[in-house]
Amino acid sequence: MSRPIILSGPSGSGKSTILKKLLEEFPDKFGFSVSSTTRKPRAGEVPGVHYNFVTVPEFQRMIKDEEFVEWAQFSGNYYGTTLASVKEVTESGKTCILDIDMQGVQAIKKKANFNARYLFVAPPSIESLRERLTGRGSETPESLQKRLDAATAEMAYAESGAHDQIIVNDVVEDAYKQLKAFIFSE
Ligand SMILES: Nc1ncnc2c1ncn2[C@@H]1O[C@H](COP(=O)(O)OP(=O)(O)OP(=O)(O)O)[C@@H](O)[C@H]1O
Repeated sequence: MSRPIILSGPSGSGKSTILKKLLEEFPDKFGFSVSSTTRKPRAGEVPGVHYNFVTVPEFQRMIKDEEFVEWAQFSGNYYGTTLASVKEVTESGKTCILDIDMQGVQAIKKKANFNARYLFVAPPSIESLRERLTGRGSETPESLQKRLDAATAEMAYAESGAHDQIIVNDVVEDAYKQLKAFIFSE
């Protein structure tokens, strides 16, 4: 079984954008671990594809029953990865890719038996991150500021050397090439 790949990086750094390209180019090789969340679906998001959308009581029950590899609270919502969602991908013979935030990375690193590879996607700058998040049209002024504050902490964590590789997503095609180089280097 190939090692799961943990993709992290500030919200808006472009993780979904490059991951989408990878899954489109290699649909048989990689699978996305579908996260569970209590946040409301955004327009166009499909339950079970982009996220498993669950209620707060249901999420809390799953925590209690130890169904999560990692979970975190962010911007007032719960986000988590179930062991079942990782197993579903690996048992189908694919390399599992997880898209999780800093708290999730830190939680998974504490699990001795979860042998993963860590990749961080950084924006060229906090200013460009602000522009992308604004351009995506998904944020209120408050949630934008929360995400930018979280981004600063995530960048500092990445600079401490917590990941196997950092990709700066300036030009998407270049970032995607770097992603492939990392992923196929093993
Ligand atoms: N290299 C790039 N240059 C310009 N815009 C980009 C680039 N990469 C991504 N974007 C745009 O930036 C926005 C944020 O990207 P995306 O949604 O992929 O981020 P994310 O890291 O997956 O965020 P989240 O963690 O919130 O899901 C999107 O509107 C996307 O089209």
